[in-house]
Amino acid sequence: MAPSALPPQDSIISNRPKVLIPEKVSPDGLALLSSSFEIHQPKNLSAQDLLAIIPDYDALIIRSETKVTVEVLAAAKRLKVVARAGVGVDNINVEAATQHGVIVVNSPSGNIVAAAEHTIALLMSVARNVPGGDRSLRSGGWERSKFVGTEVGGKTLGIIGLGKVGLKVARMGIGLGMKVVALDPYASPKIAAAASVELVNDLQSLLPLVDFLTIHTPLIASTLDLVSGPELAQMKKTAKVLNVARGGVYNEAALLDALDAGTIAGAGLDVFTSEPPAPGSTAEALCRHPKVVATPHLGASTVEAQENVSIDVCNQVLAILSGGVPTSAVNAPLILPEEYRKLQPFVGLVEKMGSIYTQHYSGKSPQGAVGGKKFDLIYEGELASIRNTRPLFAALVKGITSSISDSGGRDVNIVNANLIAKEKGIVINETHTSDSSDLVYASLVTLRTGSGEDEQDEQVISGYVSGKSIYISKLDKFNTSFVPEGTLLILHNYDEPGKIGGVGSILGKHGINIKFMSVAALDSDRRQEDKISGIETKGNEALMILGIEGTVDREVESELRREQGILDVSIVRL
Ligand SMILES: NC(=O)C1=CN([C@@H]2O[C@H](COP(=O)(O)OP(=O)(O)OC[C@H]3O[C@@H](n4cnc5c(N)ncnc54)[C@H](O)[C@@H]3O)[C@@H](O)[C@H]2O)C=CC1
Ligand SMILES: O=C(O)C(=O)COP(=O)(O)O
Repeated sequence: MAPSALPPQDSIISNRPKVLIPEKVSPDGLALLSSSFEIHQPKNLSAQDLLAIIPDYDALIIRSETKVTVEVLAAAKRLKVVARAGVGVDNINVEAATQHGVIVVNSPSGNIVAAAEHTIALLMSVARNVPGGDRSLRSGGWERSKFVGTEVGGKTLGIIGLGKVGLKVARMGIGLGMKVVALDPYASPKIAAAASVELVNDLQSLLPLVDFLTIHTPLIASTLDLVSGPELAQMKKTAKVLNVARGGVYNEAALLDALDAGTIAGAGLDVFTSEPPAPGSTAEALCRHPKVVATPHLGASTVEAQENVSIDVCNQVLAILSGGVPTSAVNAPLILPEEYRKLQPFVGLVEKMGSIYTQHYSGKSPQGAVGGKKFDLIYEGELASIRNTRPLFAALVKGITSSISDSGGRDVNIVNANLIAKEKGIVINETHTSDSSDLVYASLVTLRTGSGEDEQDEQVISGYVSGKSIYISKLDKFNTSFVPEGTLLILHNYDEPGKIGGVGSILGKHGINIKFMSVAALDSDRRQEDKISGIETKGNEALMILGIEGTVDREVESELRREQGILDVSIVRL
């Protein structure tokens, strides 16, 4: 391993999560990470070096040069996120990442203006021979007739892939006075029409029309060699092609042949099948071809784009390593920003509910055991209208497992939550209840376990969000309202005089400070039902929930249990 690729020695002793950044990423985003995490930016990291050091890292931030292979992902021991500071994720084995529970995020929009502008730069360069003229002049020439170009105004620009970059290129093309025709089976005809773009249905309808052709699809199995020999043969001899997408969407060998044979007039290429082009490769021959203007994958290389993508992905790395939800996960269902804003406070609530569940009920077997348990997670009110509640599902798995796993639940994320739940035999059934007629809160979340037939077996925790705070509104059969944070002492007792004083003096004796206290009464429906079914309640039961500072050890706990009228004691650390 080259000495420059070694991580700093101090990293071996530090416990802060580690972020590996083997490529050049703008410092704007990195500033967001440096206070909480250890950042290593080795230069010239080879594939071997990466394999050797990846087990040490929690996050990997890359651009297009680093290949995140099956082997890299298998070697990673604590990796939670691979962040692509850009759009294309074709250098990441996303499927393997999902299997290992690693979130892949990207920056879907941070560099699209840069990529579109670079496409136009190549368009004008190939149309007006700018690079050739410049080279000739530098070597003493003044060859005006050799570099006569063509105008783009009035010409037809063909676009394959009318996504974010493609649409920007289309608008710029229209601005240059071009007619724009596009092929994209998934594009919105309305958006295309609004941008004055004519949509066609197949390559045969597109290729013979165009004077310039540009591709803006991702590189996936169906777009590899999308334009090869037979397709190039359908184009005008005077046509020129552009590629700011990925090497491989045009078949390089077919393109080289067409340029040599004069059946295609020129090409503007930013991307290649091997980068940098391997010596003796077709990619290298294309770069050196007199009819080609080539740039070394500069599409996203602007100051602005690099700032954007860096801030975008570093924010997501920060969120993931802090147990939050990313905004652009590639291997997780898309969460719309509007939905994300609505869900965010509930993520914290549901996680706390899961954690309370495990700590409050554990030990009260068989109901308390977590493994093999079936949970109902019920969303009522406004929350019920959000269909994609996967972050809440993940938050529950995380909360339930946080107090019973080495990792404290930090390894649970929206990508692997399902897998972890399955491993632990936890079944979570999410229900969206539209009937919210008797709801006092805008949204209510309820976690319920138990048979449903025998209410004595049932365990219920409900919560809601008000402003920026989260509250638990029901615990078991008791109505309450407390903020779930810090250390909570939960006492189940008979609601008799003197209980609070007795508990207070035990805690005081052991130097335990009470920060807040909430008394939860038996919910009135339940009291009525108990009466009807003749359940002996020996007077009213209640829950005392105390927010405390100090350590409740076994001695304090058993003293509390011995206190008259105390039925149960649990300590919940949140
Ligand atoms: N050279 C560079 O530095 C940069 C390159 N890129 C490349 O550009 C690509 C496109 O980026 P965006 O526009 O942001 O992605 P996007 O996902 O917004 O758009 C891709 C479009 O391609 C369409 N498409 C997929 N398969 C197709 C097919 N077989 N035929 C026709 N259309 C098809 C999709 O429907 C979609 O509209 C990226 O995947 C990346 O590889 C992006 C940024 C910078
Ligand atoms: O965002 C993309 O897809 C790009 O191709 C940009 O690549 P880069 O980050 O400049 O290596």
